[in-house]
Amino acid sequence: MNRTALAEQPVVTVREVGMRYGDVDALDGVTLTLERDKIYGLLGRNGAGKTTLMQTLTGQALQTTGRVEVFGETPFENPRVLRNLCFVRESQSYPEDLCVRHVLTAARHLLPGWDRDFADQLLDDFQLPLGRKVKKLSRGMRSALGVVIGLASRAPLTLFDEPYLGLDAVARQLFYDRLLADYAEQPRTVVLSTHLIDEVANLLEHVVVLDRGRIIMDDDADALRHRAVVATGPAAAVDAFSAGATVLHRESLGEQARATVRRTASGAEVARLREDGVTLEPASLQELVIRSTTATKEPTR
Ligand SMILES: Nc1ncnc2c1ncn2[C@@H]1O[C@H](COP(=O)(O)OP(=O)(O)OP(=O)(O)O)[C@@H](O)[C@H]1O
Repeated sequence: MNRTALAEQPVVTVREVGMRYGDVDALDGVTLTLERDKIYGLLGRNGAGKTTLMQTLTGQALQTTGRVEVFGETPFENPRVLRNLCFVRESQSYPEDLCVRHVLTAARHLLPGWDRDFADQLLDDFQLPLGRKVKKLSRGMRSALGVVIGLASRAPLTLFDEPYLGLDAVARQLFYDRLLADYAEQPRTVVLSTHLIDEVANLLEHVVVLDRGRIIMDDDADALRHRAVVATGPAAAVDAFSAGATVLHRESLGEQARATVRRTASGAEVARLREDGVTLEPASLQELVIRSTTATKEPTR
């Protein structure tokens, strides 16, 4: 295959992947493609299968059924694939007796795309003490170390599994800002798994939502921004607007109702609804994801 054809290949191809732990289907028939140079959001409730999916992509677990290809090859025990990806996890454990400087030196040797200047700048941004041992770092500092490694790796496939949980709001914003600025200059494929959907919504180009091991959403973020509306007003008018459409959520207080509905409205319809006292606003990504994953039965496992 020539270089151009290779560049057009998806970075990740997942076909009918299942992962069974005992009687739990952590992944169930997952089929997914991740393209080159895009920022993906991998979203879903606790236990939905996000970490398991990322483990299969990064060779940390071998799926029970189906096929996973990363850069056109199976990632499991495959150094050619593994050296081109960086997986940063919240529960990441670095050797406790190493200091930050040594962890970064190890990362530099393992990751061929490592950018030393960028790493130095990030260390400064996150105020990480180079000489401090990992065991003496605060929770937030450990998170920051993971974030620095993930960003400075410049790996063609970089996955962040909630590594910023320990970061305060200011540091998280710093992470988002640095990621976006660096991505603009050095595009790569980034997967962000997070429950802080509102915070990352503007960063994401594509959204994948898992629910009990299955993909229930796999769409461009722009398309999702127009997928559903929240209608608020007199219950009868809200229900008339919702009739025939999928209602993801409805709540009422006396005569008033608020419904998240999977439909759009024309300008004329919006004006007519307004006369009836109904206001429409686009459903946020967070609202859409929450309502879509709770519209079905509560998980039992
Ligand atoms: N090693 C394991 N052994 C047994 N069950 C597991 C194992 N790893 C994951 N599971 C189960 O698989 C399901 C998916 O877990 P996973 O960690 O992938 O979810 P998640 O979406 O990352 O959740 P969270 O948002 O809480 O981190 C859960 O029911 C979990 O208990």
